[in-house]
Amino acid sequence: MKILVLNCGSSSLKYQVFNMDGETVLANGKVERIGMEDAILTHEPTGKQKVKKVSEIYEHKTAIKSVLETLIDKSDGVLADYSEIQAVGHRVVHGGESFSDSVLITPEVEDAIRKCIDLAPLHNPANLLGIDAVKEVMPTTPQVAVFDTAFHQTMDKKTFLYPIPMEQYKKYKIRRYGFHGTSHKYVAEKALDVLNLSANGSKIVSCHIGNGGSVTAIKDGKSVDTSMGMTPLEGLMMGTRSGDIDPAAVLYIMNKEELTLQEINSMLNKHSGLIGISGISSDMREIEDGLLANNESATLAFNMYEYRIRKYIGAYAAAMNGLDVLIFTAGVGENSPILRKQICDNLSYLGVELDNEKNDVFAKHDRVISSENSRVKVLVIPTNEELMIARDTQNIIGNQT
Ligand SMILES: Nc1ncnc2c1ncn2[C@@H]1O[C@H](COP(=O)(O)OP(=O)(O)O)[C@@H](O)[C@H]1O
Ligand SMILES: CC(=O)OP(=O)(O)O
Ligand SMILES: [Mg+2]
Repeated sequence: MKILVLNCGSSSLKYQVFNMDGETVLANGKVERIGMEDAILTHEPTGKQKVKKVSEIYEHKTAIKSVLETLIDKSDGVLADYSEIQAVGHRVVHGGESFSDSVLITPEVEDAIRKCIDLAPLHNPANLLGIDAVKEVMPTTPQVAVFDTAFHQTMDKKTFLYPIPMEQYKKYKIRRYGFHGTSHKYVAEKALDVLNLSANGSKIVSCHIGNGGSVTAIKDGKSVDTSMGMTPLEGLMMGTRSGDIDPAAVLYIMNKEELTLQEINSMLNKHSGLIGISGISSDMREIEDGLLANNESATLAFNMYEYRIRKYIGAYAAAMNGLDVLIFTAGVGENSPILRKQICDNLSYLGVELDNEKNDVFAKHDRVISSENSRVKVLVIPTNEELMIARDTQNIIGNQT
């Protein structure tokens, strides 16, 4: 069975075509820096030359269209035509309380995803565009939604409720949901595998640090707390998102600047975080260039970003009364030795000790980067949300037929 997986992140579109007989990858690729004038499409057909195209891609719709065209391209494509694809799996970021598991996409499911747009304004619209674009070119191919929120359904009530009047939860399901669940689950399972540990009794903190970022506490293989909340805005400072902020500051700014709901939402989701503080970029690569050149605002942005990740790791060691394994993943987590070093060097009290040589290696495979003596094992695990989505898609389609 051939499955296409589309993973729309806030600044990127990632895709993979799998042959599920043996879980081999026929092609994988990504469009990065969506919304900027030099978006990059990288397409890697297995066994053929890697292709890189730079063009203006301001929104996800254009990105999805160029990916679908590339897949059937005469020279770079991996499909004779779309009929070879038997199912399409989508990452869907917010499922609200309607979905705690992956589902076959029906018009009702699409409506439910649409209802969650307010809760994930940078993501759910892109996920729906992906579903629509596929419908246009493969109208009869079944599609499956795999939710970022699902893995965090194991959080208990004391963790997922906000300390506000209970009616708000009862009336509107105002609660913490958590995101990047597919990734946190994948890297935690991989790390246990690499270390040859069983999930039972393990205390893991995984740091998914991409354009959006979240930290999760995973005890006995289950998510017990995570830094994102009702929406992907809570928690860490991110590329363009503020993360944690006193709600009174939000009210104050709205009042002083006479901002509408849409304007304040846009400020916190799109103009804050790294770009808001540095004024330079939301892309960590450019922030690091600034840091190395002693640029003051880039250095401040980097230090705030790092500090907020470190605070969550400490909090989650407290939440689990211990820490055995610390994982870094996603665009920044996998590729920024300088950030990992600053975090780990300041966690020595927890028993974290980095092997600096191992930390400096750039590689695309799972690896331990802590020293022999480190009590806490530190790993870099490249995430593979697409493989998890393909497996769920195969299961659901398999159960239908
Ligand atoms: N070599 C690198 N060094 C530092 N940061 C990097 C590097 N490569 C990619 N990144 C960061 O990864 C981010 C994208 O992460 P990713 O997980 O793909 O994001 P998302 O899925 O949220 O769109 C980019 O914004 C960039 O800051
Ligand atoms: C939920 C979320 O923030 O996703 P991403 O990091 O892919 O933008
Ligand atoms: Mg992502």
